Amino acid sequence: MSTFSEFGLESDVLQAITDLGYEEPTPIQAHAIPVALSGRDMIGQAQTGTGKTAAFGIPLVSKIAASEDRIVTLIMTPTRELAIQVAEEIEKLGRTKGIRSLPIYGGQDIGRQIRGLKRRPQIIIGTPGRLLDHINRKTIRLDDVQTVVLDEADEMLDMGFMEDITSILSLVPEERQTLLFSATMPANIQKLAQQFLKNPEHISMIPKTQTTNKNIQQFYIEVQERMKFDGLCRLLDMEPPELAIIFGRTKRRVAELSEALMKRGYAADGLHGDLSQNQRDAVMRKFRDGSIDVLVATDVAARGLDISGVTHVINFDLPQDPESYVHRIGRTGRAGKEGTSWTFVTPRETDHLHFIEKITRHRISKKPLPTLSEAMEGKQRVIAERIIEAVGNEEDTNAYKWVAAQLLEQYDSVQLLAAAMKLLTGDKKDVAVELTPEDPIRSKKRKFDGRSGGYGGQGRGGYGQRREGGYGGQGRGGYGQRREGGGYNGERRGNYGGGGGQGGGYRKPYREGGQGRREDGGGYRNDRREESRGSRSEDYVNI
Ligand SMILES: Nc1ncnc2c1ncn2[C@@H]1O[C@H](COP(=O)(O)OP(=O)(O)OP(=O)(O)O)[C@@H](O)[C@H]1O
Ligand SMILES: [Mg+2]
Repeated sequence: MSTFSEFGLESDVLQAITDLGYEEPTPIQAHAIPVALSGRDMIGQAQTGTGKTAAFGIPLVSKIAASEDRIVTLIMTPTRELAIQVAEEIEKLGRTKGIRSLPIYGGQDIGRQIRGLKRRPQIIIGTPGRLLDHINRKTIRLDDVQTVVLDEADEMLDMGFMEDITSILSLVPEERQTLLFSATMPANIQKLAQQFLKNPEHISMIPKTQTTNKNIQQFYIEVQERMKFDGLCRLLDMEPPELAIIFGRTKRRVAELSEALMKRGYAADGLHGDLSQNQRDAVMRKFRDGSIDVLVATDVAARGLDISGVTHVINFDLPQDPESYVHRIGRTGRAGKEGTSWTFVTPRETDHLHFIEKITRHRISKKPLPTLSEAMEGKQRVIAERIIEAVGNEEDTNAYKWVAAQLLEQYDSVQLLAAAMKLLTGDKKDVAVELTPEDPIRSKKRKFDGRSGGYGGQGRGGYGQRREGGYGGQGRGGYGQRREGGGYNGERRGNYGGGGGQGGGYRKPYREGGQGRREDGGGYRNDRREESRGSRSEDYVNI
């Protein structure tokens, strides 16, 4: 499928796609759209930043009649920011056709959402906790829902939403279509799919050789915990990002790190679950409009967020899970653009890094910590570029010329320019900052079982096409289709692979039972189940 018109979409929807600037479908869109239009249940798996949102968004808006005045589609996402973003894309796809959609998420004034519901949206995009609040208040009824989408379902389970999702789905008629999308497919997703999807078509665009997006150059730096902050500043100076997302392990870490970066003169701010929703919205707005260029975040920003211009992702702290690594670095290198990721690894964490490499099937190149002089050169280069750019703008500089001429009569020209550059760099490297050290990630011994689908599986065809009992292992080259079974590991056997049969792969001990909250050293120590019901949200985990 090389054009959107071949899907037989209505002209309104085609117009919306053109307005979005999409010229041709991405591989996951090419394969998922016809299946979703056919009404079948589906698991859609494709690398980060390859257009999964429109892969479900286009069929959703196509299937709804503009005259419909009931909630017929429900999309669930793990975080508020993602609910907002998905709602924006759905709104753009449905606008020309007159489809009404509404985001429903925690932290926003519920009265405002109730007013929004009075406009009778056909599509609701929400986080599970707030959705349940509305259901309990009877401001949302799910009796007429025909299609449910679970975006980043594994993350919702990791955050402890299994019970909420189960309650919500039990209120949706059995006769429905359920679509599940993610870039990674850990074991608990397979379990969830078994429970809630009926005979799903599994469309996987994950190549056998690499689960991370190929547009991302991946590096790591071995660094002592106490050197991380200076290392980070050197990195930002050496290779100034257009926009960068820096991931820290815990809310406290993110708060301290963003504060420290601001003190040192970087245009940074932090995003984590302890901020009010207004603060979170403000930070996201500043990052999207470029008034800050460094976003420091917990894993609350790891999933799904699509911000164009993110050139760098930096893992200030190594993530606990390989999935988290894949999703975090996937905030760059999106929609065909290039990106770079840097990961800091303390000496005691190198085993865990190699584990991540093994699972993601990609070697992460080691680089030395940038030296002070490399950092200085980078900084000077940027300042020089800014000055040269300003030189090109004669009109802007005219007002300064008279003083410049005076100064040049009194001082050496090189000395003058060097002093001006020094001032422009806003160098604050002597400002003291304090960061509480984090414990190293402990590499976990994973348990493996052959039943759960995890990372194992039978995939052979790389990008090729494979159907159960059908074209096994034939496809090579090009983006093909891979269905049924198999996580994203191709034929892995031995250490991490499943011992034959469907699936296999590792199962994380701390996720046993499929609904465990994160509760180990990875910084997810809060016990959200202890908290009162009513305003459940991602705030209950430490992100
Ligand atoms: N057909 C297309 N042509 C060009 N750009 C597209 C197309 N489809 C989607 N995009 C753009 O690609 C970017 C990534 O899309 P999206 O956020 O849906 O990715 P994703 O696969 O859901 O990623 P993640 O796994 O991180 O959630 C967005 O900016 C989107 O506008
Ligand atoms: Mg997505």
